[in-house]
Amino acid sequence: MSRTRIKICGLTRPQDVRAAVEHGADAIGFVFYPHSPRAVGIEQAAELVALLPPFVTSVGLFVNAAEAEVNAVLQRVPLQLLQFHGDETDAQCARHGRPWIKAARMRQGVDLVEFSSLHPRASGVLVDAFVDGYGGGGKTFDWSLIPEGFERPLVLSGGLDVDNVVEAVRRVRPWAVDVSSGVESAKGIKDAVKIAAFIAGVRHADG
Ligand SMILES: O=C(O)c1ccccc1N[C@@H]1O[C@H](COP(=O)(O)O)[C@@H](O)[C@H]1O
Repeated sequence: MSRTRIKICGLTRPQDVRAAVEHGADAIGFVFYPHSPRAVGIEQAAELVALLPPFVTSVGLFVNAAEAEVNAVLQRVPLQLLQFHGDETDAQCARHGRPWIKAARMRQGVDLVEFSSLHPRASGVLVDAFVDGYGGGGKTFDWSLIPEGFERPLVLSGGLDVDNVVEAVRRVRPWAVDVSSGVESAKGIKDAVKIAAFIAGVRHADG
């Protein structure tokens, strides 16, 4: 079994980027959603992405952004992967010429296989809890809503933290996990000790 990839999302400060990289994160997420307390500006994001060494993926998170808005970010910030966390269609996600993952907001009644069929060109499907404000809510959802043997690369998110990530990885066996709130001391402010413990938890679950 391959090791579970780890994305840390919603970074706003250089020291948090350095801590995530040092402790072994595979991907770092930057939020370009103006309503998020973790939102970064274009110049700020460019400076943070410049801190990433090779083989740590820069991810840009968008929620129902206009095409021109995403393109303006991409002109200045070398993002390697896009994360669409709103109600974007497959065609809207595809228009930027970058690989992307598409978030499904999980609650009773959501059929992940059907959702996945609507997003055939996404590199993977991210599952998050349904919350007001689209995401970053620190809320878990019922993992049994994820069908057994789901065939796309699955990114598990939603309320993960050091206390539940071992069980989450063992039960769901996702391709990757994504965390924001669970490794923070305040919204947008990451805690290096929590990042280290979270990553150690994933590695422990990987065995
Ligand atoms: O982080 C945000 O502020 C955010 C805003 C809007 C949409 C998504 C957002 N973050 C993503 O939400 C999930 C779950 O985060 P959490 O760990 O429960 O806080 C995760 O994929 C973040 O990338």
